[in-house]
Order: sequence, then structure tokens, then C-alpha cells
Amino acid sequence: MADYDFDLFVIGGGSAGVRCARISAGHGAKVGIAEERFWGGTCVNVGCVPKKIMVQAAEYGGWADDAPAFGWDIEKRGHDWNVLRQARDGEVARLSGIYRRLLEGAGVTVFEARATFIDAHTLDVGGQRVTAANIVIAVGGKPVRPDIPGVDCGMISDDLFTLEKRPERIVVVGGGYIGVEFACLLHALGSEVTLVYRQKLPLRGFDLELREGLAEALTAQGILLHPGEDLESLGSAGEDGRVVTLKSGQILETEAVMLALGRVPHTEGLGLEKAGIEVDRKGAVLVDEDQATSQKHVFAIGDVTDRVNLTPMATNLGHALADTLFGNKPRHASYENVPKAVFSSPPIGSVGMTEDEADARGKPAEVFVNRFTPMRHAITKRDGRRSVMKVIVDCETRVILGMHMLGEDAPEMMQGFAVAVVNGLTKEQLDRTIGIHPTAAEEFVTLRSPARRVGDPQAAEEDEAA
Ligand SMILES: Cc1cc2nc3c(=O)[nH]c(=O)nc-3n(C[C@H](O)[C@H](O)[C@H](O)COP(=O)(O)OP(=O)(O)OC[C@H]3O[C@@H](n4cnc5c(N)ncnc54)[C@H](O)[C@@H]3O)c2cc1C
Ligand SMILES: NC(=O)c1ccc[n+]([C@@H]2O[C@H](COP(=O)([O-])OP(=O)(O)OC[C@H]3O[C@@H](n4cnc5c(N)ncnc54)[C@H](O)[C@@H]3O)[C@@H](O)[C@H]2O)c1
Repeated sequence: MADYDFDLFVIGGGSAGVRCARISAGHGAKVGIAEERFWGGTCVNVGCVPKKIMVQAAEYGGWADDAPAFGWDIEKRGHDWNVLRQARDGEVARLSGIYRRLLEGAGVTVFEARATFIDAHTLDVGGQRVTAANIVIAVGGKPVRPDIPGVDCGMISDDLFTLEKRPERIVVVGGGYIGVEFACLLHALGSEVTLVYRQKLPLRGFDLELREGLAEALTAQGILLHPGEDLESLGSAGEDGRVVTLKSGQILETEAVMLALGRVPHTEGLGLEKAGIEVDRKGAVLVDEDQATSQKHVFAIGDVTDRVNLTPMATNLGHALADTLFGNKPRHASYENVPKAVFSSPPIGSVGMTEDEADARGKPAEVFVNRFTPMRHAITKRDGRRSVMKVIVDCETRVILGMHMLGEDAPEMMQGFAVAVVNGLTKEQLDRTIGIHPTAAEEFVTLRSPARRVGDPQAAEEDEAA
């Protein structure tokens, strides 16, 4: 290793890269890292953190509306976007600074520059030649901008964090995580929101019953839904207006457009071909189970591999790789049963198989479901606040295959239940647990009769015969 400048060089100072660099240095490796834009990457600067602060701001609007039902003499007079911007941007700057200081404190050499490959062991880092025995690609992803006329009339999620004024009317295109979260938070802050998406329901990949419940909740709170629609073109109208043309021919006039159409790996121009590193059609770096690329000393972690594109997955991958390479503790981060949350209103928390996935196994599973109005909203009578809880159980082993919730506090609740599900919790163990009363969470430990059975080959044959 003495022939190289570094034992490890990390490209990208986001969730995956910072963790890998910091832990590797802690294990004694000589580490360098390059970041071209912002320490902490997407999550800290234009992702989870500023988004969650905006979600929290939005929640106060609903609580202010609810308060009179509990006797509070409160009048909601409006929301000051600039106060929120300053609070959010201040917290983001604070966290980003912490990320940089953590690296320096661990003894990592930091470069505020773009890094690209010259060959499989050599990088150009802001004009400087740097060599490394091992290289980690942790460059993340970037928002998709579709190839349609007038695409520049639309904002991407990064732009929402620099807006000086909240748009009064906005069309959000895309029914994935970002589209749904921003539609909800902008609506709650006072914007008139239209959500356009391709499928019949938003959030493909989540449990169908939760998706149905969420679509009902979105409509109940006044978000205008356009399901089954695709984008044809964007254009301007007058000084500040925007026109969205859908493939069905429908035209929507609005003040602003947000495109939330997915993210692609940030590998363009990285020089991967010079290092002999293979990518897939979307530009995602191909890796084996050790996160090694087609060059065994070059690794890729986080969103750049386009597998589970979530921050805790990225940090886990970074930590596991550092432990494996320099900590004498070889291990893999598991892609199985990764808990997920959508910070919609109400939010979603989910771990394990959906009902459709359990059904498709062809092995019998029981599905327990509960729908209820949380106690708070029995008083407030606020629309669109019904909760849905679901537990899916393998009939033979009694192991819980999936747990899902749409409802207030679902992400907080699901983190705890996920610990148990990941460790093989059975339905009987869940039932043995005494509830905490009065909470919504206790509904998970009091589900007694299954709503239905799925995945039963015999039942499917009987259905067909009938
Ligand atoms: C709006 C939004 C909300 C999100 N909300 C959540 C959430 O609530 N929960 C959750 O778990 N996940 C969320 N995510 C996803 C999460 O942000 C990502 O999964 C996570 O940031 C991936 O980490 P990463 O290290 O792989 O990539 P990134 O965080 O994107 O970091 C990559 C870094 O590499 C830098 N870089 C790129 N190319 C180079 C180069 N050639 N040289 C030097 N530096 C380079 C980039 O500037 C960037 O800082 C959200 C994402 C978005 C966009
Ligand atoms: N709460 C969280 O954990 C969270 C929040 C935000 C983002 N994220 C991560 O970031 C990723 C990116 O988020 P995202 O919402 O951009 O992507 P996504 O993949 O979740 O959703 C993109 C949506 O856009 C649709 N789409 C694509 N092209 C379209 C077109 N031309 N017209 C209409 N619809 C089109 C897709 O069908 C899909 O439903 C997520 O997949 C997730 O991994 C996580």
C-alpha cells in the first residue's frame, strides 16, 4: 500500500461516503475524501433533513386548525415562509458543518473538489493527481429531468429548497416518495396542490390497502389527484404562469410545477470507463455482494448502486465496508426487511412484505387489518385522518412477514416494530406483548381475527372452480 497516496479514497461526501471515510480512518487507514458540492450530501442538504423540517412546519397548520376542538382560543393567521426558510437553512448549515468536522476530527484528508477517474488507481481531484490502493464511489444520484418540451419550466426537488416564496398554486408530477411528501407539505402550508401520477394509486411498491387509504386521505384534505396521467410538455403562460400538458390532452394552468420523477445515479462524466468499471443501463455502478465493482479494489455504495436508495442503507453500507476493509470485521449490510417511511399526511411506516408479495409466494399467510379513527380526531373531526394497520403472518411458521401502517406517528412506531420483525418476531410473541394504553400503537398487539388468508394455492383453485 506504501506506493499509493492513500489506503482509501472516497468520492462523494454524502451519507455513504462520509461514514465509510470516517470509520476507515478510525480503524487506522490513511483516507482521503472529495466532495464537490456540500458535506453531508443529498440527505443533509436537499433531502431528508430540510424536507422533514418542512413536514414538521406543515403539521403545525393542522394542529392549529384542530386546537379549538380542544378548547383553545386560537386563530391561524398564516404562515411566514421566510421564518421557516431561515430556521431550515440554519439547521442544514449546522449539520453540514458537523459532517466536515467529523471527517477532519477522524484524521481524513478532505478535498472540496470534483474527483474523476484517470485510471483504476488514479483520480483527478480538482486538478490534482491522487492515487489510492482502494477507491469508494459514493456519488449518489440526481433528479431525473425528462426529455420533454419546456422541461426547464419545471422545478426539481433541489429547487424547492431555494424558493423565496411559497407558490400559491403548484402541480406536482410523480406519485413516488418525493411527489407525495411535497404535495402534502405544500398543501398544509397553504398552497393549492394538484398531484399528477401514472398509476391508479400513488406510491407503487407499498401495500395496496395503504395506498388506497392514502389516496382517500389526500382527496379528503383537498389535494387534487390526477391518477393514470403522464406528462406531455411544460410551458409558460404570461409572466409567472405555467402550463402543464398531459398525454391525455388535459391542460393544467398553474403558478409552479415540481417534477418528482425519480433519481438517476450521478455517474456521468466520472471517467468510469477509464478505470474499467461497469454500469447498468441507468448508469448505476454494478457491484457484487461485497459492494465490489468489476475492479476488485474499487467499491460502490449508496444511491449510486440504485438498490435501496435510503440514507440508513447508505450509512450502513459505508460502515460495513470500512469494517471489512480496515477493521478486521468482515460483514455485509442487509438489504432484507429494510424499514421504510413516507412523510405524507398522514404518514406511512412499513417493514417487510406487502400483502401482494405474501400472496405471490404461493404459501398461505394470514392478513390482520385494523382501520380506525385516532382518538384525537374523534374530537377534532378532521377529514382524512383514518389509520390503517396491517400485519401479515406466515401460516406455517407464524413468523411476521410484514407490518404496515398509514396513520399519525406511523414512522416512529414502525422503527420499534421493525427491530422485532427483522429478528423473526412471531404473531404469538406480538400477541403476548401487553399494550401501552391509550395509544394507537397498542392496536398492533390486539389484532385477533385475520381479515383474510392469501397465498393459499388450494384456496386459489377453489376460487377458480367457483
Ligand atoms: C427530497 C429528498 C428527500 C429524501 N428523504 C429521505 C428520507 O426521509 N429518508 C431517507 O432515508 N432517505 C431520503 N432520501 C434519500 C437519501 O437522501 C439518499 O438515499 C441518501 O442521501 C444517499 O446517500 P449517498 O451517500 O449514496 O448519496 P448522496 O447523499 O447523494 O451523496 C453523494 C455526494 O457525492 C457528491 N459527488 C457527486 N459526484 C462527485 C464527484 N465526482 N466528486 C466529488 N463529489 C461528488 C455529491 O455532491 C453528494 O454530496 C431523500 C432524497 C431526496 C432527494
Ligand atoms: N421518506 C423517504 O424515505 C424518502 C423521501 C424522498 C425520497 N426518497 C428516496 O429518493 C428516491 C427518489 O424519490 P422520487 O419520488 O423522485 O422517486 P420514486 O422512484 O419514488 O418515484 C418517481 C415516480 O415518478 C413516476 N414517473 C417517472 N417518470 C414519469 C413521467 N414522465 N410522468 C409521470 N410520472 C413519472 C414513477 O412512476 C414513480 O412513481 C426514492 O425512490 C427514495 O428511495 C426517500
